[in-house]
Amino acid sequence: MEGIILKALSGFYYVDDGSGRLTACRGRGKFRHQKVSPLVGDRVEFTPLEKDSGILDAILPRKNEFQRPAVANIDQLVVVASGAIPVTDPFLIDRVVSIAQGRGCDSVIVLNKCDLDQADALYDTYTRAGFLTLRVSAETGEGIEDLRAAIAGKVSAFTGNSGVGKSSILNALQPGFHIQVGEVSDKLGRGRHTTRHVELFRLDNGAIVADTPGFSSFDTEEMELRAPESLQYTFREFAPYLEKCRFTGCAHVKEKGCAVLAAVKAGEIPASRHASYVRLYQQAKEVPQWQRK
Ligand SMILES: Nc1nc2c(ncn2[C@@H]2O[C@H](COP(=O)(O)OP(=O)(O)OP(=O)(O)O)[C@@H](O)[C@H]2O)c(=O)[nH]1
Ligand SMILES: [Zn+2]
Repeated sequence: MEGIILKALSGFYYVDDGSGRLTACRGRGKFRHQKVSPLVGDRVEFTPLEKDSGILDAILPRKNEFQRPAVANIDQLVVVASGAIPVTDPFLIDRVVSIAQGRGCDSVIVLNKCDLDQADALYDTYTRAGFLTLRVSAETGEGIEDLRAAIAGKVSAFTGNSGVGKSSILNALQPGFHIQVGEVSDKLGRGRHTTRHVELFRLDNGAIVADTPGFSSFDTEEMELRAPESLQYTFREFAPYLEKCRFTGCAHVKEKGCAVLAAVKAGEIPASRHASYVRLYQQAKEVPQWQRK
């Protein structure tokens, strides 16, 4: 049978085959020998045994994988931000979106607390950059239907700065969600956002969501070890301009004849997005060659 690993706990992998029942599987010895560890999010083949137990037979090829949090096959990152307190720094959004893009994972921008503040600047930036950008309020329910539609049938990882309303949104999407999440942390005997632990939850509309930690721990160290030249491809709205710079190998930072800079000047690329790119580029440049991936 085929299914998806929703959680891993004490040597068992809990596999969802779409029937609404979880099968607690042990991995085959060959995984250990081949040094592959099944990840939450893995699509797997398994053999059911008695009483909701089973054995993992194979891990199907991964679309992508993250180390922190340890999760595979994420279709899209749902970046929760806010124009009300705590106001989200666009650099933090751009950094995590760039990481996701580098792994072949789309991003949706969700501006929460729109009952308090419409977050006009963030809305303008991310719609212009071509992201699906939704204004929502976990408090009033505004926009929650649109978000539900945006995650239907996909595996989405939620992230955002602390206090922005991630838990509140998940609860608005599915009342009772926090109870599930709370139970998990009780069992593990540690706080929700302090570990690499991640679990997927299937909502009633078939959406699968990961309640992942905040921005700070989203594979950011690894990100800083990437080659600076690869960064340009992780800013989606740069794409139409990349081949049009005067010099090949243009860094798009302050070069003469740079088509990206011209597009920023013309208002075609949002200025704050380009500023984030330059900051990430300079960080990446500081890493010595031998340390890079
Ligand atoms: N006015 C208003 N308040 C909200 C909204 N969403 C969340 N809040 C409040 O913001 C605070 C933080 O919400 P949480 O859902 O705990 O935020 P979180 O992102 O899960 O926070 P961490 O667990 O620290 O990562 C709570 O007091 C919520 O009641 C909203 O749409 N409007
Ligand atoms: Zn350029």
